[in-house]
Parts: sequence; structure tokens; C-alpha cells
Amino acid sequence: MSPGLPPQWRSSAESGLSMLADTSSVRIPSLISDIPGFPQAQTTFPVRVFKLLGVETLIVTNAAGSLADGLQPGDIMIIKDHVNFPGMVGLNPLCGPNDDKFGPRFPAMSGCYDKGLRCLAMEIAKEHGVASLMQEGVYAMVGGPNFETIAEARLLHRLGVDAVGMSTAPEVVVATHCGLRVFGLSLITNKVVKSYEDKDSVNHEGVLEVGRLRSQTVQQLVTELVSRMEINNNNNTNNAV
Ligand SMILES: O=P(O)(O)O[C@@H]1C[C@H](O)[C@@H](CO)O1
Ligand SMILES: Nc1nc2[nH]cnc2c(=O)[nH]1
Repeated sequence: MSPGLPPQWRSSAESGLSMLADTSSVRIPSLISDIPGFPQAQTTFPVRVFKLLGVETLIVTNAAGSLADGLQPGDIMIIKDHVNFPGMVGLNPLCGPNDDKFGPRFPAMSGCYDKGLRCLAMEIAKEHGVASLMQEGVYAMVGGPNFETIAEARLLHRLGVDAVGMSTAPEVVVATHCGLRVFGLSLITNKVVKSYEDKDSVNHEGVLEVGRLRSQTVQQLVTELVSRMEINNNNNTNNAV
């Protein structure tokens, strides 16, 4: 204890210090263990099962709000890249001991959305007359479950995010770690409110409504993509024989 402390402060300062030293009375919050719900390692487990079953490509879809001015509700964004905000603060499905059977401790994530599949999807969209609905963009995962404040929306927009949602990145991280090829689509279900003058507000019912409206288009695109990928795979097999 500092000899300079006035005597009337000494006892409370000493008891405060002894409380800090007694760790049994101090609960240190852990970012990961304090988050309710299922751990990401568990929710992404199916991706590893796919890998073990011999699956080569993971296709992910989500509903997202648009920050980019050129993306309207009903548009379909081909995911070019993502920002995994929960992952960047340690809520990452690869946390914990690495299982080397699946992939390396420090996996690269650049190029995790396959370029060939992105180009093929755009070709298919042109053939089906829906190219005007489609463009590539960057998806950001935030933790949710609330939608964004206006300040958060502006921040994400300034950071280069085109569409924001609450899912997808953990599965893509695990898939990339174990060497799966990934393709992803975001259905734009709403514009994220970025202006204090804007009276609009997002709601989950509206998200579901746009989902219903575009479900057939998304199904057709994915079905066609899968059938063409099979042709590619067959070609590869033929080449190998
Ligand atoms: O497709 P996901 O599950 O990311 O859908 C987003 C996140 C919430 O489930 C829902 C909010 O309306 O949309
Ligand atoms: N975080 C977030 N998720 C969404 N899912 C669908 N729309 C949105 C949105 O505007 N924000």
C-alpha cells in the first residue's frame, strides 16, 4: 500500500485489492461462454459431416438487408466475399484445438467464394432472363438478433459492406478450412435504413414475404447451377479415366 495514501482511504483500498487477489469471488466474463444458444462448432458440425460423406461443394443462401444503393429488395446478390464480425472478435467456429484431419490451424480465407461458380451463376442468370436482379457483393455477418441501428448501418456501409445478415460466415469458414468449394447467394429482403430522415423500418415478416416471392427464382438458379456442376464433375471423371 502506498505510504502516501491518507489513512482514511487505506482500509477501503486494501479491502478492494484483497478482493481482486481472491479470484474465487471474481467472475471473469468470457465472451464465448456467456453467449446463449448453440456453440458455432456445433451449428457448423454438419459441414464436416458433408466433407466426410464426400461432398465437394457447399452452397449457402441467406436473407440480407442491402446497404449498397444498387441493391433493391428482391435482388439476388452473389456473395463475392464476407466480413465475419463475430469471428473477428473470437466467436469463430474454429476456436479450440485444431483437428488436423480437416484442415490447418491457420487457414487462408482469401478466395473462399469460388470464382468459377460465381461466373457460372451469372451466365445462368443471363440465360434465365434474371441477370438484372443479380450482382456480386460483399456480405457481412453480424451477431443479431436485432436489426441495425442507423449508425451501425452507416458504419457497415463505409466499411465496404453491400449486404448484412446474421448467418452464413461460420459455415463458410468451416467449409473453407476443410477444403470444400463454396458458392453463396444473399436474397436482398430489405433496404437497411441509413438515414435519420427515413421513416422505413425493417421487420421479420417483410423479410419472409420477399423470401416467398423469390423462392422459385432462387431454386431454379441453384438447381441449374448444381446440374451444370455435375456435368463439370463428370467431365473431370472422364478426363481422369
Ligand atoms: O437467412 P438468415 O437466417 O441469415 O436470415 C436472416 C437472419 C434472420 O434469421 C432473419 C431476420 O429477418 O433474416
Ligand atoms: N442484420 C440483418 N439481417 C437481416 N436479415 C434480413 N435483413 C436483414 C437486415 O437488414 N439486417
